[in-house]
Amino acid sequence: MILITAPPFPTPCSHLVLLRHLHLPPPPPLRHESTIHRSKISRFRRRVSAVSSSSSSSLLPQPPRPDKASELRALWKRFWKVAAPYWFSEDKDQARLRLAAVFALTLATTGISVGFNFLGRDFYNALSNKDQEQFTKQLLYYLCGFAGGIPFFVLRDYAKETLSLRWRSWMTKHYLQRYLKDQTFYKIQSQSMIDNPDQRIVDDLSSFTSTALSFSLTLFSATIDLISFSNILFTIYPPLFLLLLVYSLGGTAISVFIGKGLVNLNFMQEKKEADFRYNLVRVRENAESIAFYGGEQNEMQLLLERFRSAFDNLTELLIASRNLEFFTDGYRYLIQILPAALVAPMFFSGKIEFGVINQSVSAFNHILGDFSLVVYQFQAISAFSAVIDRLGEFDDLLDNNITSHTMDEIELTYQSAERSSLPVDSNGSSVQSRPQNQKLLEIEELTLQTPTNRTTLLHNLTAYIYDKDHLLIMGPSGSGKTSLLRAMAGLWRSGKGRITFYLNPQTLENSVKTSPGDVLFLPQRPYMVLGTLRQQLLYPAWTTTTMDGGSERDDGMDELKKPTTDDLMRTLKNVRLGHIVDRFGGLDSFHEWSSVLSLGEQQRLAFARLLLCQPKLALLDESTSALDEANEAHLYQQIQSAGITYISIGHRQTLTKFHNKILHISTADPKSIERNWRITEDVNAREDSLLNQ
Ligand SMILES: Nc1ncnc2c1ncn2[C@@H]1O[C@H](COP(=O)(O)OP(=O)(O)OP(=O)(O)O)[C@@H](O)[C@H]1O
Repeated sequence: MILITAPPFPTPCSHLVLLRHLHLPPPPPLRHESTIHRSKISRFRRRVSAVSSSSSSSLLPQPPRPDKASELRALWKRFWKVAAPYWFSEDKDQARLRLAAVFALTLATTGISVGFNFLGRDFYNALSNKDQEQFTKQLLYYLCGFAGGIPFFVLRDYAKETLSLRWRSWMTKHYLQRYLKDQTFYKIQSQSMIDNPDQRIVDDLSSFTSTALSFSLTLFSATIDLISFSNILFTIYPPLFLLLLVYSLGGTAISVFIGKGLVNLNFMQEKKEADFRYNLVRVRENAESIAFYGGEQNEMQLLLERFRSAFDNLTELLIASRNLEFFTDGYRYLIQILPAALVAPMFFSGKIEFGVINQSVSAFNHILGDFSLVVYQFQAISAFSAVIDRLGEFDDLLDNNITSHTMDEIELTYQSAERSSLPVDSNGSSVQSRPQNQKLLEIEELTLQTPTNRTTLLHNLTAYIYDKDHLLIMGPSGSGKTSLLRAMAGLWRSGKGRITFYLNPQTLENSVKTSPGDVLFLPQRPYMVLGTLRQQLLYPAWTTTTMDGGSERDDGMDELKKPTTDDLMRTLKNVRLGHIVDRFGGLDSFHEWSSVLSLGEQQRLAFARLLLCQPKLALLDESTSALDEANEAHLYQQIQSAGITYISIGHRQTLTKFHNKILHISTADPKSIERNWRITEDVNAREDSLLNQ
């Protein structure tokens, strides 16, 4: 006679379903899941305490340390804040329907498990009674049960995974939209507000959606399971049920106690591995500079240092996990023999049949698994709470429209061009009214400071830019020229004063600050997107086809006619880059453009973007610094004849001939509140008149 009891060690995943339906004592529920996700999930194991330690460098004010209950309440609130929006979004009907289907399938699978529990009892009864006819019948029932039942398990998992994917995809878009809105990505990065936002969007979101669904289902099925099997076990032998209750409550308390250190270790692991990966990405991005410097040894040192730090933490983590597993494995297997031992006397005295022993073992293990969720899932639960914290923190940041937390702020406004008063006096030096020209930009009493340490760079600047006013900003390195452009772009707000752009009314209607059609900034370092040559040229004004067939812009640029291939070719020729089309295999060829084009070529490409966008106002930050004078002159002539008004930053004297105003900035004296700037007007007219004398 064979009595099948619990396997002494965890059963391989592929057999789990079968074992569970065979009413054999299963290995702990979701054990396979925690094993599979362990490496993945362990990267996310952090908790509030760890978050507060990591965000100590953050500029956000730190709240007082909460007690355990309020910590749990805060965690629940964060979970709800992160999880809820999807279920009330435009996809809510599909989402809820699919969720209901997943729960229904889960219910069905629990029902099937209970059915197998009874089938098992009759099967072993027939075996012990040597009743061949009954045995054959039960065997047949079993086979039919498998054939009918297993699809429910497979479909439940499939439905759960697809729902999780759908949820993740919605959340990814939701987070990306807010991350890229209002230069939030820049503020997060430049003010070191939180660590690794990219990882939160990729890994934490994925983990959140799949774990949230898994946990809800686990809780749901554990509750149903508990109700179904408690009844069975209680009917067989009530003391067994009570013993089980005491055992599992004690086990939960002990595992929480042993495992508490794991949470912080997991949190740090995630951070250290992200730092290591980030360092590797930097090596890839700066490959040429590192190779020129011959900095391999240095890089190797830095990389190994970061890896060692992750390695050391992982070693501690493994030790802590090992200690917890000593307990959880012991907890899991110590009790396996108990139900059979307690029920067997009733069998010997003939009170119960042989199949009932097996049934009690099965019911016992089901209930043990349900009551021991915290013990079995301790690592995953702590990981999940860390994911909730990380996403909650990120979500709050994205919702709260990040500011620099200062009382003083530069006021940046966008007004309709129709409302710009025409002749306005004075820019701090002599100014002439230009009733014939449209005002594009107004800077009034601007005092500009650096965001972190609030060093004043500019005192009290007032200037007006009209259509066809070309302003050159000059000054020593570090005096604040680029910072002035940052303030105009809204990237820096520390200081006081006002900056007003007068835009196309259409842009304002579309409630975006500036669109490339109005104002285009060319940064100091040319930026090449990952894509084809065509995509480089169309950036940032137009999107070319994306994976879902293209996306719509909300800044009115779709209304602007998208350049044709001929337009692109002509523009490339205008910036003297016509030859690169053939050299790199056409407009639709894909290359690492920042590596294959020289810096000067990249700057010319940036001018090509400018010519295609035709903004009213262009802000050029040393945009021709890598070009020879002939090419520089050519590019300025091109944008001048395209009717673009521009503000440039530059050091070269040769630039003055393309501008009619110069703003000279000198390095600010921290002890003085005197102006550290002056504007010279009509420089070329004056030079011409000097030449003519
Ligand atoms: N994120 C930042 N936080 C604090 N200070 C900053 C930050 N970025 C730049 N600075 C400081 O602000 C000052 C002005 O920098 P900015 O880039 O405007 O100089 P610049 O005049 O354009 O110089 P260059 O001609 O060398 O490009 C510098 O002293 C710089 O160190």
